[in-house]
Amino acid sequence: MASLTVGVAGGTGSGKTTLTRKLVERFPGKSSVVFHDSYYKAHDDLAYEERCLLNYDHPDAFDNDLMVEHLRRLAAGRPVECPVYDYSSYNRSDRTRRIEPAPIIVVEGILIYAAPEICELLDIKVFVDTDADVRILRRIKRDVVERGRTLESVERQYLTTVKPMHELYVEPSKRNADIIVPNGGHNLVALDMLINKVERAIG
Ligand SMILES: Nc1ncnc2c1ncn2[C@@H]1O[C@H](COP(=O)(O)OP(=O)(O)O)[C@@H](O)[C@H]1O
Ligand SMILES: O=c1ccn([C@@H]2O[C@H](COP(=O)(O)O)[C@@H](O)[C@H]2O)c(=O)[nH]1
Repeated sequence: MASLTVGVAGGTGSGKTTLTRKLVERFPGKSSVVFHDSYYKAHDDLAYEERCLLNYDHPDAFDNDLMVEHLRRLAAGRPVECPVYDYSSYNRSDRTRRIEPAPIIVVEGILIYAAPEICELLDIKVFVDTDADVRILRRIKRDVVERGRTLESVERQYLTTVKPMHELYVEPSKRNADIIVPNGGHNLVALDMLINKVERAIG
């Protein structure tokens, strides 16, 4: 099965997951999503307190070799067992999630365009561009409510790693994108254009 691979990148809290969800909703049964976050390296060797302090916003935090292998396998029409990441313990869990091959594979993550080996597997590269103040407000809410974090830990992590790595790696990787979408999640004009493009591509 030939598949179309769509990248959705952007800073933390930019609206990548929202855009991805709205895109795949339009292609029921024809799409699968691969999250770069699922490929954070495992750190079973470290204590929880040490894992909390790691830099999760540097390109080296990810096991790109495994992700590339999985993307190639999906493109060849074979399913993969993708790792399941657990944000509350800052570690890869021992569970996996089966991802089926599909005509449309959406690949989502903050740093996918900072990795040339991932970029070359993407047919369409979308970057969701949202102001930093809006993104941090969303992240505080999300990390406290959904990822079991304290306000203090979100603030420390944002200032020590998230913000500097965004400026160093995420923002410059935007130049590798084909389409830049302001306010991704709720930008219906951009979403419609993307859906039309995908529809035409998969025929
Ligand atoms: N355009 C938007 N306007 C308002 N809220 C949004 C918008 N896009 C996303 N959100 C909200 O912001 C939060 C983070 O969005 P999400 O799509 O999970 O971002 P990301 O995957 O880039 O971290 C979610 O609660 C989502 O509902
Ligand atoms: O253990 C972890 C692993 C990652 N993070 C943060 O997640 C975001 C990326 O996810 P988004 O959904 O795009 O926000 C990244 O900025 C990491 O800092 C984490 O906090 N803990």
